[in-house]
Amino acid sequence: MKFRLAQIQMPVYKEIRLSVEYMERMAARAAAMGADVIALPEMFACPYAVGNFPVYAQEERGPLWQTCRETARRLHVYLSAGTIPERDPSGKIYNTAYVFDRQGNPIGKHRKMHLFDIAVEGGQHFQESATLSAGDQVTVFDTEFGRFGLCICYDFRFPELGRLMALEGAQVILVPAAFNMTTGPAHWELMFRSQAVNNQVFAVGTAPARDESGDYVSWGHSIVADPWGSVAAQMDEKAGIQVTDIDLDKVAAVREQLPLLKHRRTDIYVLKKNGF
Ligand SMILES: NC(=O)CCC(=O)C(=O)O
Repeated sequence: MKFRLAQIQMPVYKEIRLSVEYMERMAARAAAMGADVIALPEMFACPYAVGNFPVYAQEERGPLWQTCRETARRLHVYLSAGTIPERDPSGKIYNTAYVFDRQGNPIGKHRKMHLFDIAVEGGQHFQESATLSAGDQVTVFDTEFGRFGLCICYDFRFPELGRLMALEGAQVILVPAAFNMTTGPAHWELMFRSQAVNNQVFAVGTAPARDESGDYVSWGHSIVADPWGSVAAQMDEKAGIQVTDIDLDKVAAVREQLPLLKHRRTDIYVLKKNGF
């Protein structure tokens, strides 16, 4: 089974309308290039800053959600609509990824589970938990091509989550993301390749384009790592569309030849209370 993926590495504007117009223009271009699945970055219509999340937050089924759903339906594509700051009825705000099918039906929703709270000496500081709440669900969803997993940026650093999605049957893991100029050069490619090779999946990271004038500077480098752990495609830091043809038969082939998932020793992966 094959499909064509288009990743839109896009600028994020202060005005939601400008981000939305850009996204719609690029999505139409990607669809004209034959894309079956279009992926957007984390916070594609909200400059990534803790103070912005409450200001840009919208309820599920709000205007941005509707625009994404309509874009998927109009272009007859699957749309992984990056992430949106989601205000839930209790007033909490989540960093939430939505996926729509070719008819515009919502088929996937993931609330970021691991909040990005880091302080690297001389480098990036960030505290998502200042304004966001954490989700607690592992997310997979089905398409005409097979089962996909979905998580958000920092979530993908946790091997347990990638493994759970693979065990739930994911062959592709979509990761709307926004690494930065400290951790991007150090860990971005390494993380995607290691998750791809350990779980024998296609790992797809889609990031905003770099804007040096922003508070948080995105590393860019939207990437596809294949089940062998090779980089199938990777962008630089500039805005653009990356198109990759994905052959899911490669997942089964690698898993058969190198049966890592079958060879797990789940009988011994338990820490003994007073053990060594
Ligand atoms: N938006 C994020 O979760 C950023 C994650 C990140 O940069 C990392 O190093 O992890």
